[in-house]
Amino acid sequence: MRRRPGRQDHHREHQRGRRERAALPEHTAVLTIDSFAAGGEGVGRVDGMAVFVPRTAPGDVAQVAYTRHARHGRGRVLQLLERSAHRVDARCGHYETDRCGACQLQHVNADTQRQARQQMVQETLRRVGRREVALPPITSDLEWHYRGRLTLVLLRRSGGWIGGLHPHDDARRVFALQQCEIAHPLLVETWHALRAVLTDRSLTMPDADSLRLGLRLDTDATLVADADLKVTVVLQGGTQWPDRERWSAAVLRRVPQVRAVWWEAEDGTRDAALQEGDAPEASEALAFAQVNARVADALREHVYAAVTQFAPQRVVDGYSGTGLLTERLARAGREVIAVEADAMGARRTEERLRAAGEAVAGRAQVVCDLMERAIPGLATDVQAPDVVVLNPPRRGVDARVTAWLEDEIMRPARGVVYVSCDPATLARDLSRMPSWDIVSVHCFDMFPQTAHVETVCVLQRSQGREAA
Ligand SMILES: C[S@@+](CC[C@H](N)C(=O)[O-])C[C@H]1O[C@@H](n2cnc3c(N)ncnc32)[C@H](O)[C@@H]1O
Repeated sequence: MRRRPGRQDHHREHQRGRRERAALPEHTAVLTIDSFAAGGEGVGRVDGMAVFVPRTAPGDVAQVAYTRHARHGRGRVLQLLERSAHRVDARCGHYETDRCGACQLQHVNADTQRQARQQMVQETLRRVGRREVALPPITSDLEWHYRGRLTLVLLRRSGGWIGGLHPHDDARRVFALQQCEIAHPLLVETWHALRAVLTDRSLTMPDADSLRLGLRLDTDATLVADADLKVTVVLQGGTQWPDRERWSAAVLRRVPQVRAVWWEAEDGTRDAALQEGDAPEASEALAFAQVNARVADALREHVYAAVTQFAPQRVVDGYSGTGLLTERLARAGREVIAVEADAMGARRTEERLRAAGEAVAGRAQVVCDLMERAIPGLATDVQAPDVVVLNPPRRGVDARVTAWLEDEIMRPARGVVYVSCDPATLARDLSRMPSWDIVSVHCFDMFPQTAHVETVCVLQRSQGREAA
């Protein structure tokens, strides 16, 4: 039987790619940067070939070392000869000094960043999705300290553990994190306090050389200054951790804002190492949550309005997370099927429906499965959903989901609301949905300082198809 590729395989694959790239000869050229690529790199041209250069901006003139690949080049700045008018000094020391991979656009001003993110969506939809769209202004909020979640890599070293993030150009290296200007300050403060526990040699960690340390604010907290904000710690990795109770007790004792410590072992089992009485339920602490609570509020309003504009009786809420939209639609009298692969998310949805009362719960059904596997139960010859919401992770939706939306059985469906955090997979999925027309596309600035953007694309059944 074939083994499914795991994290280690991806890591090896990545390293092989790096070695191959490292083996390619470097050329030098003076480049004028004229645009941003989808990953946030500046793009210049050598003999017509696009060369992608991280940490540059349109208007920069730079001497660049680059390697040639099949149809493009990859470069690095040797010397900046002329500075783009869009440039600003990066606010975080790690951006320049450690080439931190978490942000890609700190070196350009906020307006340019917002425009760049919008253009990435527009350009990707044109090139990959073959769709022309006009975009209204992006919905924005805080530029800094907006993240309610911070995940660090921990590496075992002879003197203990170091924790931090990867440089953008070296996935093997981790630099020690001192500050993070996009994370909520309480998360960074928590990290500093946790370091003291990590250096305590009397407390052992899970049996792995590398772990992930997730810090997250209470799920539903908004990011207004709030003295009562609490943090949940989620340690991931390893197969055994005999010291977990002692370690967690030390964390709860020494870091007052931490309310719970969870351990997710390599096999996916999740175990409450220790938590205080009022800590969030497992389902709340561990299920998906948007990183930017304030923009997420605006996004949710937009999605709700987009769904209800079709006046649906039946809605499939695909990739439903903890079921916020499902609950709201059921409260408004719609019949909803929520489909969520993660058991914690599905459990949280059921809890919220139960709490909303019998009438609301009676209108909603929760399916804990992959969307692509749940399809046969979502529409029949006599009953199809009026609207389908798709809110998948970065990899987009499985081809079976777009095929289903094209299928005859789904002909009665009037609308699709696709919420995407990756324009490339959104565009690919739209290219597989020729019988759906775009009604609107709206961008939400969920991840300032980065090249990432959240997009809501509303689709209706194509007029041409109706007539056919
Ligand atoms: C971007 S989140 C969206 C969650 C929710 N709709 C929200 O707005 O908060 C994507 C969700 O899809 C779930 N998921 C990932 N792959 C899935 C699949 N193939 N089928 C169903 N759910 C999936 C994840 O567990 C996660 O909760």
